[in-house]
Amino acid sequence: MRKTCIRVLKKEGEPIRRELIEREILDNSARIGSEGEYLYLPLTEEADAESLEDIPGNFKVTEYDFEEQKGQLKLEDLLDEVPHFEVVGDIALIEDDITEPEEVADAIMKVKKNVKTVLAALGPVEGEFRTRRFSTVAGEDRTDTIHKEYGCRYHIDLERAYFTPRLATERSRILEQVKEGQTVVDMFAGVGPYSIMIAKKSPDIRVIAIDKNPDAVEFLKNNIELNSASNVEAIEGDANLQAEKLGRVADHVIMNLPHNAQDFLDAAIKVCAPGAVIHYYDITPEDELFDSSLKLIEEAAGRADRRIKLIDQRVVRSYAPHQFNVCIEVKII
Ligand SMILES: C[S@@+](CC[C@H](N)C(=O)[O-])C[C@H]1O[C@@H](n2cnc3c(N)ncnc32)[C@H](O)[C@@H]1O
Repeated sequence: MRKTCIRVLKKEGEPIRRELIEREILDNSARIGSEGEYLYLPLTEEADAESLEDIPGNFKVTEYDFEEQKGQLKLEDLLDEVPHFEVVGDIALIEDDITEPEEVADAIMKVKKNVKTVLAALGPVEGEFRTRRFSTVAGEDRTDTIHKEYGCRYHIDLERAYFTPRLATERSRILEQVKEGQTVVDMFAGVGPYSIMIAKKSPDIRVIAIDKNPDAVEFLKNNIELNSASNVEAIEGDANLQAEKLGRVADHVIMNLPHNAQDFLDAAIKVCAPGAVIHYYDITPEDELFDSSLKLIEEAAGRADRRIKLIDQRVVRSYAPHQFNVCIEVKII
C-alpha cells in the first residue's frame, strides 16, 4: 500500500520515529520500510503539516510502497475511545480518571505484547522528589522496570524516582550540543537519563550528576554501572549546596526542575565556566512562555557580575491546557 511517509537516514531515524509515536502519527498498520541508507516511516491519515512542524532532524516527506503489518490487533479494534497512556520499559501507565481502567488495561496487554504491567496513576507528580503513586490495574504487581532509550538502559522504580519517556527527543537535542572534553553538571539528574546518555557520547566528557532523592541516586548509580558510564559522578544532595562546592567547572548546566529551577539559579551560575550554557526548564502559561524565566536568569547573572546571551528558547511539549514545558538556553559570559 502506498502511503505518505517520512524518509530519513537510518542512523538518524530513531529520534524521529520516537517523535512520531509521541505525536501519535506513526502508522502501525504498515511495516517501517528500509532501503539502502534510508528508513521510511509511515504516517497516519491525521499527519499534516502542522503535526510535522518543528520535528528536529533532517528528513523528507515523500511516498513509499509499504507492506501491511499483517493481522496486527489495534487498540481501536478493542476500545471505543483510546485514552492517552505511555509505556516505560514493560509497564504501561494510564491516568486515574479513565472510566473502566480494567477494560483499557486488558486491551493494552492484548495489543502491546511487551507490556507486562498496567499501572494507574493515583495523582499527579508531587513533592520535592517529583514522584507519583500508582495502583496496579493488570499484570505483575510492581513499579520497577528497565527502560531502553537511545541505546541506554535505565532501571527505574516509578514510585521511588521521577522518570518520563516523553523527554527522550529533548535529551537527544541537548546531547548534540555537548562536545568532547566538556564538563556537564546535571543539577537534578534523577535516575540519569540526561547524564548517562551524554556520558556515553564520549569517555572524554565529564558529567557531574546531582540529585537530592536518595532512591533516585541509588538507581542512578546502578544505571551508571548498567551502561558502563564511569565518566558520570553521582552526588546525593541538594543541588544548591553541591554545586557551590564545584567551582567554575561546567560547560553545560542542565536544570530540569520545572516550577522550582529559579531557586537554584545563583548556584547554577557559580558553576558555569565563562561561555557555559545553562539549559533551563520551566512550566509557563501560553501568554508568557519565556520572558519571565529569562528575566530571572538575567537577574541571577547580574547578582554574580556575569552577563547572559540568549541562544535559544523553545516549547518542549505541552504540559496542561494552556501550559507548556519550555527550555531556555543562555550562555553565561
Ligand atoms: C523533574 S525531575 C528530573 C529528573 C531527570 N533530570 C529526568 O529527566 O528524568 C527533578 C529531579 O530533581 C530532584 N530534586 C528536587 N529538589 C532537588 C534539590 N534541591 N537538589 C537536587 N535535586 C533535587 C528530584 O528528586 C527529581 O529527581
